[in-house]
Amino acid sequence: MIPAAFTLSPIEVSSLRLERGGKAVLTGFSLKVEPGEALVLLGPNGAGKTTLLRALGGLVRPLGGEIGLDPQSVAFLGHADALKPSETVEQALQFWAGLYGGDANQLEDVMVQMALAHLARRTCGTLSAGQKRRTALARIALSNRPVWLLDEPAAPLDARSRERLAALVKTQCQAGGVVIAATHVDLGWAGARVEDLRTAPTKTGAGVG
Ligand SMILES: Nc1ncnc2c1ncn2[C@@H]1O[C@H](COP(=O)(O)OP(=O)(O)OP(=O)(O)O)[C@@H](O)[C@H]1O
Repeated sequence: MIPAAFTLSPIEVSSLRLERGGKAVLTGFSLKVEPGEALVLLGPNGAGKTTLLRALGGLVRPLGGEIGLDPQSVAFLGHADALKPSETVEQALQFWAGLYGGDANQLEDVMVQMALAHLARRTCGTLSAGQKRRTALARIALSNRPVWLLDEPAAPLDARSRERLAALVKTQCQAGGVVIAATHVDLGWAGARVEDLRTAPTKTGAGVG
């Protein structure tokens, strides 16, 4: 299923300064992401990947610089899957589809794409880590938002599930959307651009460790 084409301007980040706990995480950091691009943020623990993603999503306030991205156009997936343990997979996704304006057909398509149909009546609290992640990713796919910000989206996923995620990302990019992911693992996203925060010329490196 290819979503309706998005109308998205390039995402432009310039001279960004981000701090956590009073310490600089990124300084003078700039980035441009074109519609249709997938961008993978690499870097060791503490490099600032999560902080950068959260700033892009409007969840962390920069201490300097500009982020040219409307938070309303963003679907954000953090480390946590944000699922209610007592809700079934179907109930959770019906809620999100309703919130984001998705219809029953889209819900069914996304459940098939993420291999969730057989889990529809299972409560989220009983799912394995990979099954929870697939459900959380289905929420993102239902968002109909042009920009996906994904923090470690594939950590608990097996090889087949990573292929399913890669297919979702490809569809999102083909529709003119953008996907930005922070990761430690090889996501296997053909054509994705890589930004290594260890080697970014303006990275402070102060927080790594
Ligand atoms: N709430 C906080 N208070 C103080 N320091 C913080 C806070 N959150 C993050 N940091 C620090 O900011 C730096 C960047 O953290 P961040 O979570 O962005 O790194 P990361 O690259 O995503 O790391 P990981 O790969 O471990 O998830 C780290 O040194 C971290 O300890």
